[in-house]
Amino acid sequence: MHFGGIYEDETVGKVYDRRLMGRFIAYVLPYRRMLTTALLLLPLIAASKLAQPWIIKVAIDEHIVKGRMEGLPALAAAFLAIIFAESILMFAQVYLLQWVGQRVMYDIRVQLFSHIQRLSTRFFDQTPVGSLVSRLTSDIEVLGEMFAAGIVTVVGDILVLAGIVGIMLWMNVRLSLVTFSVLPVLIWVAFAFRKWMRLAFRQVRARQANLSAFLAESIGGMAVVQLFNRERDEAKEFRRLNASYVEANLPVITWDAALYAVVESLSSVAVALIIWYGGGEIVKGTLSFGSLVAFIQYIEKFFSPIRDLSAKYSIMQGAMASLERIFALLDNEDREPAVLPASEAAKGTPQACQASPAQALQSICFNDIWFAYKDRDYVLKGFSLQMKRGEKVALVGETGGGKTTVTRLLSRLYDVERGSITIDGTDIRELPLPVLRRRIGVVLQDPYLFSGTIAYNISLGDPEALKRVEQAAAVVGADRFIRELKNGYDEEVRERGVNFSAGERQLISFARAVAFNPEILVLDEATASVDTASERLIQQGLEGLMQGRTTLVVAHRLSTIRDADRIVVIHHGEKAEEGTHAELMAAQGLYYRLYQLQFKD
Ligand SMILES: Nc1ncnc2c1ncn2[C@@H]1O[C@H](COP(=O)(O)OP(=O)(O)OP(=O)(O)O)[C@@H](O)[C@H]1O
Repeated sequence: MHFGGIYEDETVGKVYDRRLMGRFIAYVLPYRRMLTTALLLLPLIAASKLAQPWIIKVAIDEHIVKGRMEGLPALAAAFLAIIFAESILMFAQVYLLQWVGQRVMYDIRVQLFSHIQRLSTRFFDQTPVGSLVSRLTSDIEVLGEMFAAGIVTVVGDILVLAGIVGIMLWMNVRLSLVTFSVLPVLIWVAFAFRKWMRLAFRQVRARQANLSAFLAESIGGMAVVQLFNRERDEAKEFRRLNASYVEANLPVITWDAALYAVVESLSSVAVALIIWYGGGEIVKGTLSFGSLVAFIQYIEKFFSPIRDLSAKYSIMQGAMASLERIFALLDNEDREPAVLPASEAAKGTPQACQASPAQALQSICFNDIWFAYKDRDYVLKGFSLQMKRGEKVALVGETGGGKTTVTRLLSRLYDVERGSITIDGTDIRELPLPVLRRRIGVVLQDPYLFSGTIAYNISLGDPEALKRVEQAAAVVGADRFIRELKNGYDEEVRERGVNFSAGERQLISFARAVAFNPEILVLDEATASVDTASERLIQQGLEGLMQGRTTLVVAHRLSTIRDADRIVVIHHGEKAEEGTHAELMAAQGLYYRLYQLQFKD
């Protein structure tokens, strides 16, 4: 069983949090005119709701009972007109609110996405992608529900409720009090049921999360599942999770159905009370027939917002929890590294390259750098290296030694903890990130391709790079296989480049680096081996790629190592040996042993 059942628990938040709401309102403010218009419609809608039973009362008492037909058609027409006006007003109000809701959701999504783009590599190391995606999708969707479910119109509901209570009391105090005797039961039922439902709903959310996590893993790893004949076990595990999801849903369905039934019966009880007590009042002559009918209609109008109120309560609670999570992400200050003032950057850093200041101005220099991904767990311990312009330096060493880490520090995916890295004498922390990253081209160990065309994947949509696509492909020799494709540079790349071989993906990523024409190249060679024909292609590609550029390469290929001007052996985060292939072989040290073990064919 590959599934551990880890899920994100749904937080049951407060129904109303002033601090969160205050922040949220800032997003609504730009649309205040639309919102105010919608709110201004509320009293009108409430009035038209309240007027309908009243018109019926007048029709019965003043016309039907008295046998006076004149004026009746006018009343009927007024009744129709009010219903028509109510539906138009309702349409306008729902439309306006949803419109505001959609705009607010759009704005928050945009802000959240650009915030996420500025977060540090360290943040992404620690945060599951799935949870970020759900912040941007389902959490924001819940905010939309707040508008759709008419939370804003609670004000309108309260107006209607208060209006009905007022009119009923005014018509007949005693009959009103008898009718309202069901209210405490109704309110208790509505809120108690919602509470039980909410608890049951948490289970549903948790099991749904389990189900999606399992599906994501299982479908993502389908090739492994099929190759190792694990289909039957996977299906069994899926059936188990699926059944437990259904099982969690049952209490929710039960409570929901029960709530509906109980509210319906209570409203019938109220109607029965009106007929029983009101009937007696009519006989005694203290209540008119029309009032009795109006009472029944009012009580029906009274029940529906109360039934909705408890549902709105749950939606508010969900929305508060979502706001909490969205704002927590927006408040995350784990930003990409900032630009430091020159004085600060240089403070206390030993200048390993200062021995030859003239060279420092033409080189990349790692000065005694220390770095840990976590706490004091140092991956690099006092690593120093100087590279001259145009030089090719190969980093070699056993796996996990810290080679990739050196390249990540140079492009500032992470910042050094102690020591410094300078390019042409300037600490890289003094350079704005876009400036630094324009100078450095990076080829990752596992090339990442996006869905889109090959031309897009090489240029990533950059207009300058787009002009150089074909030339770049030719430099690394990718043009040969691209030209053979049916659509050439317009051939579609599917998600993560699944429709290309590992070698082809490598060549596309080489072309991408060339298209951006960087002066410094950082290359993390893929460890995966490819067949001899592809190997030759990649080797030629690499030569084209490195031509005329200062290159730092984490080398896994013998050919790359041999072509390097200098080889640096990293062992346990420190530079163990340095020199040319011949020198290091002659020394018969670490490199010699590595060569015997790894590189010698
Ligand atoms: N994002 C990360 N978070 C935490 N630890 C990491 C992270 N990346 C790498 N490490 C750890 O840092 C150490 C050095 O990793 P690095 O990738 O630099 O090694 P390497 O020499 O490039 O290995 P390889 O040749 O296998 O690519 C390893 O022990 C690894 O577990």
